Amino acid sequence: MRYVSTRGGAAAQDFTGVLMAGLASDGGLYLPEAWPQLAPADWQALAGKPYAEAAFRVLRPFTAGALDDAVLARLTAEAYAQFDHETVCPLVQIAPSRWLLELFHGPTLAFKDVAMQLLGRLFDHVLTARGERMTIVGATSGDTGSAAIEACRGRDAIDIFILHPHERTSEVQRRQMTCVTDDNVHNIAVRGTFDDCQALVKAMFNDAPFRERMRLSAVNSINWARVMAQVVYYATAAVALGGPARPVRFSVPTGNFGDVFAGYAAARMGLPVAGLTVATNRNDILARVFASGSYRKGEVARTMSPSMDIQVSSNFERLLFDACGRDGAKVAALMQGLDADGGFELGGLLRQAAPLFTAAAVDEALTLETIAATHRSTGRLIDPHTAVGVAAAERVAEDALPMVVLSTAHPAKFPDAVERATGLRPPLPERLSDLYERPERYEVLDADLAQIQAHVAQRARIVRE
Ligand SMILES: Cc1ncc(COP(=O)(O)O)c(C=O)c1O
Ligand SMILES: N[C@@H](CCOP(=O)(O)O)C(=O)O
Repeated sequence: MRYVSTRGGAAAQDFTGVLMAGLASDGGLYLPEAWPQLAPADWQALAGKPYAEAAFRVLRPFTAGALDDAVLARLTAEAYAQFDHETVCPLVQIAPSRWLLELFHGPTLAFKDVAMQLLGRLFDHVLTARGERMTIVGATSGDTGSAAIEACRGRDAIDIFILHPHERTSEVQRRQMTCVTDDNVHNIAVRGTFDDCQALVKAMFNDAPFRERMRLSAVNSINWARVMAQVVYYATAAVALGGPARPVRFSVPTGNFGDVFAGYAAARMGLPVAGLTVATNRNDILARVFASGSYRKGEVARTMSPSMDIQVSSNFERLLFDACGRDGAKVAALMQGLDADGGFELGGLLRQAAPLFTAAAVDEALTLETIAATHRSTGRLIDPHTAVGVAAAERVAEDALPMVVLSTAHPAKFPDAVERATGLRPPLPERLSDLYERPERYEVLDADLAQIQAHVAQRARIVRE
């Protein structure tokens, strides 16, 4: 399997090259040169298999030629042994044709663990084989950071620097990052938004000498390996609900467009996906582009689903690449328009090229009402991101096909919002029950590239050796 950049200006790479590079050297994102195909019998064969084995079967085409099958099988088995639920990503029915796909049974209680537990092991495998070290820089609106830190903490070959927007995450999210005091973990609270953090990370990658000197790699969904690992649970959910014979719809709480793009990838691989609903909070740039064809960034608004307080969605570029007939020059021009003019116009392109998608934006009042209504009808507490997915599913439901809402975080990560909606405060699992007492360690810095690069360079072991 070879991978190409969405901007057409970087050399094609195999899986290991893409894993270690993160972002392509032309600023683009990597995608498979052609979507691998699984036949109906291959999807069917996932039925009843342990999650790790399903992961091995779905991911194998993506790592072909770069990673031995035995290695992939070992790493998936190790990664998915870290989850609290025996099926890893269980489905829970909440209404006649509605399910929640619970993705929060990993170490840090959000869907990011599903990919990150594998990613950490993939990094470690490659670095050990090569006898190398690397420096990870990542941006988080709250969940990627803790999942990445958990996957990389204590690993001798990795230093990890995570940028989060100062005072814009929940306290649980912040503490899950800042209470990790391993020497190789560095938390930076940036005075700015998640978009500022993500722009700083991309700028560090686009500074070729710095990237080279620090041997940078990425844990955000700009790294293809993240998105790839998220394809698996679309497949296990669809098969559990009668796929491939019966198509399934998905509603996906969306910020950086990585999770919903994984659903698109599953569909491109032949999984019968009847529809993908892009569910956003008030930061509705994606809902607007699907409705009007206009992709234009605005101010990032604070919401009670802070992990989706994002205006510039990295992975939308991957969809654009397919929608533009894989014309990298066209994508590069559009992305230049985003930098220079704050947006671009697509007209009817998405409706024609990506008919699988629908989109809905959900405001704060409806988010609260959905948490409360779900609790009344099912007795379950859901987190505000999941609530956005449930509310969007209600809005776009068109038929009696199964609709699966991706439940992306544990309610205890956002206790204030859940308590406001239901009067109940969800407790953290036992292993995190002393989180509020643990000491924190982080630096607060301005959203200034030079300052942040200097900070990274002073602390990364790679430059000190
Ligand atoms: C809890 C939660 N839900 C949903 C999302 C949105 O996922 P994506 O950025 O892949 O669209 C995120 C982070 O982005 C998240 O942390
Ligand atoms: N919501 C994310 C934002 C970063 O997204 P990623 O999927 O690109 O890592 C977070 O929680 O940090």
